[in-house]
Amino acid sequence: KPDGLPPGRWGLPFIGSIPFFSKLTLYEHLKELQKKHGDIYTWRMGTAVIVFIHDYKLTKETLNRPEVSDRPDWLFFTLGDKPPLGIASTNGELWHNNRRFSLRQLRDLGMGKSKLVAAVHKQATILVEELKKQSGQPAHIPHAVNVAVINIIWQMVASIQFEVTDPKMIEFQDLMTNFNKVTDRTYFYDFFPWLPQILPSALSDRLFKLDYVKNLLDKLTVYFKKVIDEHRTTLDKDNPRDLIDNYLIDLEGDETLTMEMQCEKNLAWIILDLFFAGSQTIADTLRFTLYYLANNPRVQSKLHAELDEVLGGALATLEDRARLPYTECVINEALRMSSVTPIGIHHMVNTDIQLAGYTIPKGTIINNVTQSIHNDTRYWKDPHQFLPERWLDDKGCFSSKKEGFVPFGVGKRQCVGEGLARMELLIFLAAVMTNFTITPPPGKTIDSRPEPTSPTFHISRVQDILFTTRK
Ligand code: HEM
Repeated sequence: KPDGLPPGRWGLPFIGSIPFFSKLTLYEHLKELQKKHGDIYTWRMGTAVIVFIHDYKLTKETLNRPEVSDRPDWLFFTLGDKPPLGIASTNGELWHNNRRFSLRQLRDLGMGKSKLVAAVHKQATILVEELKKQSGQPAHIPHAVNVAVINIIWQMVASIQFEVTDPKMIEFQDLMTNFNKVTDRTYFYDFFPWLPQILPSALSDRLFKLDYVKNLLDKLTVYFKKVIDEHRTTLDKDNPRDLIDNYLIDLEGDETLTMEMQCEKNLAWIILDLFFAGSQTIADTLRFTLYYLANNPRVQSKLHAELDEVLGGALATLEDRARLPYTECVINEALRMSSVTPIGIHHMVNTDIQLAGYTIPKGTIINNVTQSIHNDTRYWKDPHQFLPERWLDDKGCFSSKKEGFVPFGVGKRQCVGEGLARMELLIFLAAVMTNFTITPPPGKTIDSRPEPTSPTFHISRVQDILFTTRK
């Protein structure tokens, strides 16, 4: 192990330290390592040298540094497509330009903009109607939740919204779900990049599902290409409708764009990133929130009272936010408790750096352990309790304190969709809770812990829950 690295688990050459037969979850391993080594330590997995950070202040300091803002060239990000395109997997100028473009689109077409608010209202109404169909009967939270959040991205990207039962939506959703199922496999490839070179290719394909991933990626790219082509034929430069129109206009007007930006595939990847990063995250946060509420009738009553008084049965708008402090508290508390990205998203150090008294070499992976920060008793009293009141200040106003709270990350790679996510969470949650009381099915409890099968992304468990229409 290089001398300057923090202490930790190093293991064997090429294999590193992988606890194949351990019963502990990834998080339990990380907590054990924190106990032994403190808030920063090293864990080599395969050939990947990863430095984990548990401390909020150190996370903030680290992720704000430009030398720590790169992504590794991992299959997890690129899905085997070279060169990396889009926002989440690129580095350097291309990342900078794509990120700036998407931030501008989210500002101009996203949060608070009338077309998008209308879309969120429409999807919230459809969601409530779908939930009414299962009112009084224990059932899973319906896939209409995913349709609602996917439709918001479609609206912003291409001015489209699909019906819940539209075969095109079902096909699209299947593609996204299948992707999510195989992404954990990519870690094997990223940790053991030498394995494919020594294994027979048939075995390697089966193990890593490379063909499967490539096939899914091709299907999605073709899907987006069709929508982009349709936009090109109906483009009115003076009246851009959405993100695709704006990109096509930028393409024509700006000769300084890099080669990668000029390629349509880059646009397809930007769209893909927005769907990947901005649909499952919101759908799962909303599911977790409903589970926490089902287990907390006290919180639910307070939420009902506020929504009834302020909205009187209407849909929420962003202007209502200031008058819905308790609803905002519930959302923040759910973001804290669920920590949907429990170890953040991997960063890579792009040059040797000094950090917390250690020398971290170029190529080291950095992960901030969000789940640990969100349960850190230095910042949170009784962190395991769902207590929305902790977000109220002395005057009873909502105060979104930043210390110890990083659901959207911090620094150079901070989530570009926080504003949109918060708007959707507010409107969807208010609409559902205005119309329903939520409880566990009689004699049952709701398990609000994440699925154990997905350690690096918290997914809510599929289980029955009871929605009862409010009078
Ligand atoms: C509850 C919902 C969401 C959560 C918890 C969440 C969380 C995160 C986190 C933790 C990161 C990584 C930060 C880092 O690398 O350090 C991230 C990145 C990102 N998010 Fe979100 N996100 C959410 C919703 C959205 C939405 C709605 C969109 C867009 C429509 C979006 C788009 C992105 C993109 C494009 C990135 C990559 C940024 C980059 O690499 O520069 N996210 N998000």
